[in-house]
Amino acid sequence: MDLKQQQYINGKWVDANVGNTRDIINPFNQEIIATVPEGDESDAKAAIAAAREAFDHGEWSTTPATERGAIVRKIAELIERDKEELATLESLDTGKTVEESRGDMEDIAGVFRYFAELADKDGGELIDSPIPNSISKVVREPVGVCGQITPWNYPLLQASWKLAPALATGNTLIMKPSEITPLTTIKVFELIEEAGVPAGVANLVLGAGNTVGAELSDNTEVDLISFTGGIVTGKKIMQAASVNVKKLALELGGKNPNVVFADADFDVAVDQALNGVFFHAGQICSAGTRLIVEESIHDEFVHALVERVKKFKLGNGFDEDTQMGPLISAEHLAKVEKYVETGIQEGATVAVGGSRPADPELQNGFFYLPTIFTDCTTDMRIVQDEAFGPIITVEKFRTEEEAVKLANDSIYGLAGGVWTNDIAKAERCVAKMRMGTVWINEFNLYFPHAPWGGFKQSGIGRELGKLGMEEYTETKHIFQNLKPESINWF
Ligand SMILES: NC(=O)c1ccc[n+]([C@@H]2O[C@H](COP(=O)([O-])OP(=O)(O)OC[C@H]3O[C@@H](n4cnc5c(N)ncnc54)[C@H](O)[C@@H]3O)[C@@H](O)[C@H]2O)c1
Ligand SMILES: C[N+](C)(C)CC=O
Repeated sequence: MDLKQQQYINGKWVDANVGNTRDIINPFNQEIIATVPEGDESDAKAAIAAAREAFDHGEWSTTPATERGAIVRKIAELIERDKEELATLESLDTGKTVEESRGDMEDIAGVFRYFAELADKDGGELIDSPIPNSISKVVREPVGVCGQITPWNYPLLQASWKLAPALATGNTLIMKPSEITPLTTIKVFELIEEAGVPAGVANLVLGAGNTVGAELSDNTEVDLISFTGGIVTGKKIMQAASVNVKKLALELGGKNPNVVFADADFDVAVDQALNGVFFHAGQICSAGTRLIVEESIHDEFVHALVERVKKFKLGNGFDEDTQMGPLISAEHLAKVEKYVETGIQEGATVAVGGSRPADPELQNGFFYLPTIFTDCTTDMRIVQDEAFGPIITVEKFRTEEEAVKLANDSIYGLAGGVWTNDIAKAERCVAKMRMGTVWINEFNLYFPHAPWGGFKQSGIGRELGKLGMEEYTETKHIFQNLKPESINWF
């Protein structure tokens, strides 16, 4: 494999301080695809020191924004140049189809381009000062040293949402990818170096959450922590970050409702209900796993879903006809299985799936059949908990009010969708849905221009869009008195 397979700290490719390594496994067949350093707190501390030095005494934060933008744009170009290699690495590492990975790489290049274009567009703001003979202006400055922690499901996509705005705004950073899917992030650090980002500005530390991640979260030399991952980890990071009142951005899980009214375009709604969940075997934060269907079409809708699901082709992400790959790991497969068991115990009915596949060719991979539960009610754990697997729970509703009530009955508030041809009804529903993203006659669409993030326990702050850029800035008010005079109070 033509990949450094090292950490990148202070402009140098290095092994782990204490020499530990970790094998990276292909979830399709459990083959070892790479062996990378397993850093620990000492590696994280070295990277934090490098980032601190680069921010406090380096030139990156004061480099003209146009120049920083040009370097970020160069990274986008290099990603496009190496798109096929990156897509291959992502599919080997995650098991997702290479077609999905190619799409991810296009999105990722688009993210770097978007933030490159934004880099020099904020010239500050002049305030109409109420004080005579004064100038009042507001400027945005980089926050400082940023710790960035990412999950395994969209390894490079989630990293790009953090790396691009942090670099464009003049911060320095330490990235810690998920320990089980680091390969594309390592590759992008090769491209970051090639693009000319100065030493110490962008650092990569590989290793576990409870060592490297924890150090980034509670080290007082880190000014901001941006985390994407599970709710339990997010709460730990939030606590740790309080040590020096770090700025905090949390992109956490979701249990996302997808509401289908009887007047929706039936075939499109069926098709998109499947897409909304089963891409990447349901390992998507915004997967529409809570399907909420109007009672009058419920049986017909479920029947149509089940017939389509039976024909899904599971397999190697590199085979052209594969539609769904494996889950990420043996541990995750066990978690999904347990979740299905719980659903059965709670009284839900398995309409299709509900087990590992019998296909002998899939036995070395972490596969689980696409599964649909009916007879679901909101009090069930399978309706409330994020399974992060290929599972849909179906609930019924009779009225618009009931649909909205069900949709909002969750601790999460990441995303949700409504399918109807009555646009006034759709607008009424989405106005009441408590989620960071709501789709009307669409599901799971995102692009760099629009902010992404959660209401309720799905997170704090936003990525992407102008807000995603602002997360990496501090706002400063500069007031200048043009005619200073003594006050003579004392
Ligand atoms: N909201 C979003 O945009 C979004 C996007 C992708 C994934 N997710 C969520 O991510 C979750 C799946 O990812 P995961 O299983 O990798 O999540 P996870 O929380 O287990 O791990 C995420 C990252 O946190 C690190 N980590 C673990 N313990 C830590 C600690 N104590 N301190 C600091 N870092 C620690 C891990 O090493 C990993 O890099 C799902 O809940 C999914 O919904 C959310
Ligand atoms: C944010 N998204 C949809 C790209 C990946 C969520 O897991």
